[in-house]
Amino acid sequence: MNPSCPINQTAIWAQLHQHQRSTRFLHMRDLFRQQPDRFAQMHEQLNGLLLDYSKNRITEDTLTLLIELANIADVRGWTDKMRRGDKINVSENRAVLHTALRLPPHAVVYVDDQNIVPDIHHELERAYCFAESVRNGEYTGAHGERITDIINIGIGGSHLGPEMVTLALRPFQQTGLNIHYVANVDGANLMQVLDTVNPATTVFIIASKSFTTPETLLNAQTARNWFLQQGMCEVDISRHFIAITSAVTKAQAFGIIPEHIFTMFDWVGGRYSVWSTIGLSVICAIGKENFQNFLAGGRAMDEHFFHAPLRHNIPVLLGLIGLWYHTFYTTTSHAIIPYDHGLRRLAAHLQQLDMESNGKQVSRYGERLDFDTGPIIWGEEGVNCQHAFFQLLHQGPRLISSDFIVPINSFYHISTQHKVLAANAFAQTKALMHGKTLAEAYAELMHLDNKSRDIMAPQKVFPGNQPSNTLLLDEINPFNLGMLLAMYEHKVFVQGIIWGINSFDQWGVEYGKVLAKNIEPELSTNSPLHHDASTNGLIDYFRKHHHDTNLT
Ligand SMILES: O=P(O)(O)OC[C@H]1O[C@](O)(CO)[C@@H](O)[C@@H]1O
Repeated sequence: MNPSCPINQTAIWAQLHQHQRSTRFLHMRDLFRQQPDRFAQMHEQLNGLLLDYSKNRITEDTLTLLIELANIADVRGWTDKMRRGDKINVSENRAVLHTALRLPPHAVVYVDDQNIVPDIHHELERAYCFAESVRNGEYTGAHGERITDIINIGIGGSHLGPEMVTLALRPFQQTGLNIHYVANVDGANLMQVLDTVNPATTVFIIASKSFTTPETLLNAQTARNWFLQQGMCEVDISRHFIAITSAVTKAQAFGIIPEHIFTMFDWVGGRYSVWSTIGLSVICAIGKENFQNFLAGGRAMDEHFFHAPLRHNIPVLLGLIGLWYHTFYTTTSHAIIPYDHGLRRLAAHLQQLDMESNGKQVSRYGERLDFDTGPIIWGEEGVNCQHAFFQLLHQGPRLISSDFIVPINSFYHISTQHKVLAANAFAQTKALMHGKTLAEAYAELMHLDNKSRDIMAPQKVFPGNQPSNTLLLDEINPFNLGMLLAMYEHKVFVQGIIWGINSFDQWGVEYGKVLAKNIEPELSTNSPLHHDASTNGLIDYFRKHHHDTNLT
């Protein structure tokens, strides 16, 4: 698309609106009845991953129109631009090359006339060496003791991806090495972790691409002070503090020695950075070979995304089906429901990935978008969430789409429990799709008198027609997790391209940071306040009721 022809002024856009109006009363129950091979027609498989997208309010015509939309928006062309290193993050004049992080060493990608692949592998090898020496006990603390704890201090992309992957791959984690994550500037987060560790056997990883994020720097400084208060010396800091950043001089100014600074690159966005040295805490947890399998899984999904026809392309299908609801049905949210305890932070990671990328209403050309874009991403692990918010999915008034993620096998050999878990996932998607009609509800209440049935039956009706995708994974292992995460990255990319958004900047977050920086000194003074009445009132109340206490 060029700026003179926004996507919502194309003929295909109007056709999709028309199609939505003419199909919106179709019930999936009937679609399945009319099309017995619907699952066969509407699922895709890649290595150990299966996507069933048949439980959606779509027909083959819907898919044809959506794929035409993807072609008109030039999803293929933009994908090529991304992977070859064009500066598609226009507002920051940056290339977007998380896919390069997953390339083999002999690959070639140029940014500003320089092949970046050797640098990627150089830094990864440094990270592997460091992690290996911690894991095998060669790298000790300043007093010669084996490292038992790694504390990753970082926020946003420097936290969510690594934490989620570490939790998901817990069965692959080295025993005796505990990995902790501290993100919040709420001191409780750091102090509760520090309470559990011994400074002489702890390594702090300060993970910050910019090395300017106040929350991270403040936590790092507090950790440093605590470290010294515990009887460790200034000279010990070099052994216990590591940095991952693209601002090397800032990390050095903090006191981190060059050998302990791992570089990350300007062309990787925070929310796409778990594949880079930002994943150092993950590498420490699961080791080089497993991390390489994770990268290989991401790479396998990249290859599929780059080459599979759009009609059979998993991230493209997910992107288009999501867009069908968010833009043409104007739904506002999408739930992520992994039936896997290890994936309990997946929704949080995808929240940042999706909402920081596509939570925008202005196009990459600066035009106000006249249609609904990025959804609210939320979710919780199954089956716990069945006992929390599923009531609203089943009988609430809103159309809410969701992704169910179900591993076929558990690392833990308790098949009986795993079958209960899987049965719940399949039952929920069936119930959400099929629902229960008034006639079915009446039939179930034959034991009641007529008056009671009239009261009860409507309450037992499930409208159904609630869409879901189901993703089955053979098991949650590094390779499959890599595929899953890369799949979501490309899904978000496809949607952003069609909506005409720059998915790679985050000016909204930057604005909040600036305001916080201005307000923070006002909390410690009695200077006159010049905000709105509410903000003034809140600051004033805080000033009067806050007790100033600091670690000495
Ligand atoms: O790694 P940094 O530079 O500390 O940034 C942390 C996070 O802050 C953001 O800029 C905004 O939340 C994210 O995109 C980023 O992942």
